[in-house]
Amino acid sequence: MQHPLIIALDFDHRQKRLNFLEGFGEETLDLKVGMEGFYREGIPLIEELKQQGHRIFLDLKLHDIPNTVGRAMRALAELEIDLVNVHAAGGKKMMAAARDGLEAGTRAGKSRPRLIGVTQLTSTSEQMLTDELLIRDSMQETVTHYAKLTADAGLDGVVCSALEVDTVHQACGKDFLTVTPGIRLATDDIGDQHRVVTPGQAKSYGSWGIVVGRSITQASDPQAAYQRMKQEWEGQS
Ligand SMILES: O=C(O)c1cc(=O)[nH]c(=O)n1[C@@H]1O[C@H](COP(=O)(O)O)[C@@H](O)[C@H]1O
Repeated sequence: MQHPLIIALDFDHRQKRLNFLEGFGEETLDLKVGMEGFYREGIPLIEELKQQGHRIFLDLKLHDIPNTVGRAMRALAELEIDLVNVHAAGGKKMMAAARDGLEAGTRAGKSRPRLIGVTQLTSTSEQMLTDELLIRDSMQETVTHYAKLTADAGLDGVVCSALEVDTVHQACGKDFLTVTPGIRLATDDIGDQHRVVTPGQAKSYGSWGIVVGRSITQASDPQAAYQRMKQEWEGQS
């Protein structure tokens, strides 16, 4: 994966997922398999997508005690995915255990999947941070703090909104990966997301990669929606 536009393969039925991918023909894509897809179709889905040559972000957002997360990551490493994540809120020890588990599970001669930490979900607003989560710092400060923890634990980057990318890079370096969901074209419905930007804005803020789900998967013409997103994402480099 290199500056990917990652499509979130969130579908409530296998056949819908198959129809969607069929529309792309032989094109190999950067795809995100999240909880819905993985809980529905499991490991065979990963194997099928890999066999078709797609690059895979397995988004299961692990968050548990260090031992459990480390052992789970060891198992996930065997799937030879490209990118995987944990919740940074699990803390440094948990994140370090995740990385160690991934390393232990990576077969000799293969490269370890890249590991990133979710800082604050893009569906979380500044107000929710204060009123529900009782976090007194601003969104920028909180995301940057979690990003530093993630870097200290030896991970490769974070999931955040594009609005925090610049601060994260200042704190953790330019090479620290920033994967940013919450992407919409200016005319799209934002749904449950709060911290939302366009692909062009994400590019100009310096996001390493973007994740787009419903704006593509629920579009009346998904391939056209993908091309519009891609043009805006790649056009500004
Ligand atoms: O880790 C993620 O991928 C993720 C983190 C986050 O903070 N926000 C977020 O939306 N996501 C995922 O990114 C995708 C966004 O989907 P859409 O809102 O439909 O574009 C979903 O699959 C979410 O699970």
